[in-house]
Amino acid sequence: MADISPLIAALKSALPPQQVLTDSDTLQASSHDTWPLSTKLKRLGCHDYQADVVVNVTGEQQIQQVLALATAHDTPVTPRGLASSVTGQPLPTRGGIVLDLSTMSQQREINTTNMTVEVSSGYNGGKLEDELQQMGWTLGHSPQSLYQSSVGGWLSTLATGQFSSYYGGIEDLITAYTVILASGEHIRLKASPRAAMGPDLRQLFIGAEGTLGVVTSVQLKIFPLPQTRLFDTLELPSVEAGLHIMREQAMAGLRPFLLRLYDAAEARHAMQNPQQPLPVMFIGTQGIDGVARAEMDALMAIIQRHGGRSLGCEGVQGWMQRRFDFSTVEKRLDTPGGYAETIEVAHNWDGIASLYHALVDILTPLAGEVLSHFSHVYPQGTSMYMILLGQEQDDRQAVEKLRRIWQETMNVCLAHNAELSHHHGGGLIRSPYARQSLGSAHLLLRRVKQALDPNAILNPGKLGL
Ligand SMILES: Cc1cc2nc3c(=O)[nH]c(=O)nc-3n(C[C@H](O)[C@H](O)[C@H](O)COP(=O)(O)OP(=O)(O)OC[C@H]3O[C@@H](n4cnc5c(N)ncnc54)[C@H](O)[C@@H]3O)c2cc1C
Repeated sequence: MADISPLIAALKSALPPQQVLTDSDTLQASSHDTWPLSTKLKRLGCHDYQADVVVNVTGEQQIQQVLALATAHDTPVTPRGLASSVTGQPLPTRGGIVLDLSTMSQQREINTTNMTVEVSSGYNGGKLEDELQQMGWTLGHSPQSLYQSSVGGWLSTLATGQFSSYYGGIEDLITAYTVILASGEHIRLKASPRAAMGPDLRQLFIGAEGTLGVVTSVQLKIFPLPQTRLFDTLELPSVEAGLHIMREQAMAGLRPFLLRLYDAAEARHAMQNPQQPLPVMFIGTQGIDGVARAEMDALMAIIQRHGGRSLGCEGVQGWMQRRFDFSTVEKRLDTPGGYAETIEVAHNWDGIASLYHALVDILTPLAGEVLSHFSHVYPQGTSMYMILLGQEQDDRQAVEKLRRIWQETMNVCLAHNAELSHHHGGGLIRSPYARQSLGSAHLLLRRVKQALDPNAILNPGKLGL
């Protein structure tokens, strides 16, 4: 890459110099997110994708200034929220500028009549949810990383939350947002409450991983806190029985806010009971008291038809308390030679059971433990989330094992015509598979990229771009 110092000098004269960081700790940190493989590489002292400069921006005008300078100096810009990505999405593959959006000034505007809240994109999701709950409202969006991810990150990664069967994914929850293009142009996308003027352009940047523009503010739906929540924990004869239950409750038009099916291996963790012999399902219904009760009764009838047996509320309520906890993975990654990975995919009802068995078969020789759950349900199918835990002799071997796990998983999904990602996105690890995954639609993505970012400065090396 060309000499970066003129760009850094230009950035320092355009912005307060303390917002333009080039110290080695900051640059090394920019080479990592929360991707387990990247965490292992950090332990090995490998910081392969370092920025040349990290810029902490506070507002839209500064973002426009940075983009103008980056274009003039033909330098990549990688937007970064709170770096909770678990696939390497915010890593600057070609160096250049990392645009840190977590330093954006924290604007918040609530409209309880229209039931929306608008915040700056760097707003911490957990902080926002806590503030709303104090006022009797909720976002309904509750990813496991709620307290470590930003609203702009949610939009940019097509995130989804633990209660998606009731509220939907982030694509269902965004009503409007503002984005700045590589050219510096300022665009507002909205539909209030719905609009039919041309294609739904709001979808364009949702899941774009910062490759098409920089999101500066997001308007989200808000919901009154539910009057009643009911829970139960069920033991099931098999994973297949659980999948039938998930499909049949969707067919019946039920909307439990919680529906999580664990295979027996993960049920032992979810129940904190090493002796748990069979798969387990956590269920929850909510809303006006009578509706929540009626839905629970209807759901239980389906479950009983498939041989489900209630274990009481303790299991699911324990999970509700621990649902943001990531320590099993973190501890394993922090052990020399230890490795852990989380991989989420999706498939239709007619393919999900065989995908599950194929993945467990191929991954079992590669990890000490292969844990699986199904936790986002749709009328046409479900997500499948695997947690792999293992131990090698040293971190270098652990990195090799993690690469192998990814490769095998993606190949099995391709062979089964499954979706390669359900919500963690492409990032660095899935970028090589983006063309196969999107098929002919990848051409459309390339055309859009060419139109919106003709110099290809935004987050290069992601989504196969
Ligand atoms: C413990 C744990 C649990 C998780 N659980 C879930 C879960 O339940 N559901 C889920 O969906 N995900 C989950 N994730 C993944 C991650 O939290 C989400 O992808 C989240 O949306 C990322 O937000 P972030 O602010 O950390 O973004 P970052 O990781 O900083 O960035 C992610 C991508 O978005 C781009 N980006 C970020 N902000 C902007 C912006 N303002 N404009 C343009 N591009 C931007 C970046 O360039 C990058 O490509 C989990 C992660 C962890 C570590």
